[in-house]
Amino acid sequence: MEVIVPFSTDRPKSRLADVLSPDERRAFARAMLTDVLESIVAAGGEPRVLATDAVDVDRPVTVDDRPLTTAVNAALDGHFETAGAADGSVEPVAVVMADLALATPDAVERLFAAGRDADVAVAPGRGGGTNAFVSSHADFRVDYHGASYLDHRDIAAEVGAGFVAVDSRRLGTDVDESDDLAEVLIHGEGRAATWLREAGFVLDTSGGRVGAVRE
Ligand SMILES: Nc1nc2c(ncn2[C@@H]2O[C@H](COP(=O)(O)OP(=O)(O)OP(=O)(O)O)[C@@H](O)[C@H]2O)c(=O)[nH]1
Ligand SMILES: C[C@H](OP(=O)(O)O)C(=O)O
Repeated sequence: MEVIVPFSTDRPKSRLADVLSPDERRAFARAMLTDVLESIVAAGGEPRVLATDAVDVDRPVTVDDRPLTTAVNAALDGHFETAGAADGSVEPVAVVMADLALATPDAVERLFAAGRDADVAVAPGRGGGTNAFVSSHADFRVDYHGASYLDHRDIAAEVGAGFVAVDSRRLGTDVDESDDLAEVLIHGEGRAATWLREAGFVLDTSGGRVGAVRE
């Protein structure tokens, strides 16, 4: 399955500015991207990075500096122009965000499997975002930001696409804010978790909710 992985190269992870410098945010975002690409490949997907600028990865990259929604919809246009098979079936396509540091091959496989059962299968993020989806409906397009999970459910209904939510803690955890770093330290199995530890982050269990602090 083709899997589009949007990646912002210019000012990634600005909401982590309170704990990471710009260079560190770039390095951490890159580590998460590598983890996500590896999980997709291990799950049998064929990832293609959709980046705002050139990025050095060993997978195909499309550079599109337009806003996220515009760039992803252009990629969906391109996919569905060529996705039809002779028997009338349509090849599905997935979009998986590059900041899903807890993604594992199993979690991505479950997303792919849900996409075989419904026209559109969405893994929501906490707070109502859209962390990953699979679509085999040629008319489904995205509208990111805000509670985009709800918007995407409505868009699927408008175009007559069957919809299913994918209930996944691993795909539901996008790393946006400093509190999210604790999740990576606890559950992360890849480069992003290693990067955080090497940068001096440890769990902070002194308060009410476990957090991440830099030693
Ligand atoms: N191609 C592309 N990817 C984007 C763009 N903005 C964000 N992304 C990617 O989309 C995913 C979700 O991004 P967000 O968490 O909304 O934004 P972010 O830039 O990573 O972080 P913030 O600056 O803190 O909002 C991540 O994989 C980003 O790298 C964009 O304009 N174009
Ligand atoms: C891309 C966007 O991410 P968020 O801004 O919620 O992190 C969304 O999921 O709609």
